[in-house]
Amino acid sequence: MMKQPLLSVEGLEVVIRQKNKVVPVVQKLSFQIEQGEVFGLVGESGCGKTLTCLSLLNLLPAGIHKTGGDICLDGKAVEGLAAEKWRQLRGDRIALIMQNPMSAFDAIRTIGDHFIETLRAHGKTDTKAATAIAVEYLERVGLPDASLLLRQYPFELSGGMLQRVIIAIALAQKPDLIIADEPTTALDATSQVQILDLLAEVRREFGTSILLISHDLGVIARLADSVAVMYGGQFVEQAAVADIYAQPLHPYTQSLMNARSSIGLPRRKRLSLLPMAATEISNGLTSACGFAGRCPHVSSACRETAPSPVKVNTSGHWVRCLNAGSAQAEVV
Ligand SMILES: Nc1ncnc2c1ncn2[C@@H]1O[C@H](COP(=O)(O)OP(=O)(O)OP(=O)(O)O)[C@@H](O)[C@H]1O
Repeated sequence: MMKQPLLSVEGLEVVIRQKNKVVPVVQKLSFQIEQGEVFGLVGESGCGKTLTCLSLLNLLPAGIHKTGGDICLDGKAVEGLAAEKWRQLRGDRIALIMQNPMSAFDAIRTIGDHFIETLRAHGKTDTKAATAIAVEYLERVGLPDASLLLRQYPFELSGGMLQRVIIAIALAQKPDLIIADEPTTALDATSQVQILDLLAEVRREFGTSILLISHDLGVIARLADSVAVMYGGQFVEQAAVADIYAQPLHPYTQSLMNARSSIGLPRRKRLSLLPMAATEISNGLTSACGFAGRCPHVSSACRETAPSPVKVNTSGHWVRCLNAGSAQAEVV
């Protein structure tokens, strides 16, 4: 029997329902994450990364709905799970690490209160045993003097330390998949590198799969095996990280390559793009390419035809661009 991927997403669609219109914000996304794989999702602010993660966890805010697609964990559909089953799945199987670590904590409760309550909510154990587990995992993520730390309040810790605490809480539940949504964005440069190195260690030591979300291709390059580039609610290019570095084909991927941080590899020549128009996110459903308004290589065909994904190689590299070949020539 063929081995199932840990997570499989097929044709995911999410919309925002407003008074008299429906705005598609995630359009027909498909991807798979194998056990122990780090899958990167990269794209600029507002392209739909967070709503994609939240739909995987059945946590979409009011007014935002999943309207299509299948999500399977170990080959089993999660659609229609009862609320209690979703609660178990979140934490026990999939843990979420968000952008701003401070916002994950209640300011008037200690780190120990947060840690132990989470463990107990997932039926792990009594308070004494939960405390021992908390100390063990805080030490494993490199936080010294864990017993003292459990008595401290969130404001007494730096952003980098709080993000480590969140990772420790997640790991203590032994999830199969960690969704890390911009886990380093709110941190200083040194803490960013440390948290990425910690996630790499977590994958090595625990075999945990990671869905790593970032607006920065440099962050993705440091950790991920494969990457999907998202623009206006769609994937525009997908490949192994090494392939996308060797041959970035979509003009938007090329602009991300040039904008990446020093955490990744050296910059190349900068491509200038027009800013994203507010309406652009819904363009994917029109007959034009959603990127046409910003693309330095736009042709008349791009304004008439929405490009379909084109396979580039046999190891999963594909691109959604009518002019991918000429765009590449500009960058190299
Ligand atoms: N609660 C909400 N109500 C209305 N619109 C929303 C809500 N959350 C997100 N959106 C809109 O949906 C689109 C996708 O948002 P999403 O947060 O997924 O983007 P993102 O890529 O994660 O960006 P960022 O990196 O800034 O979080 C954006 O246009 C955003 O304005």
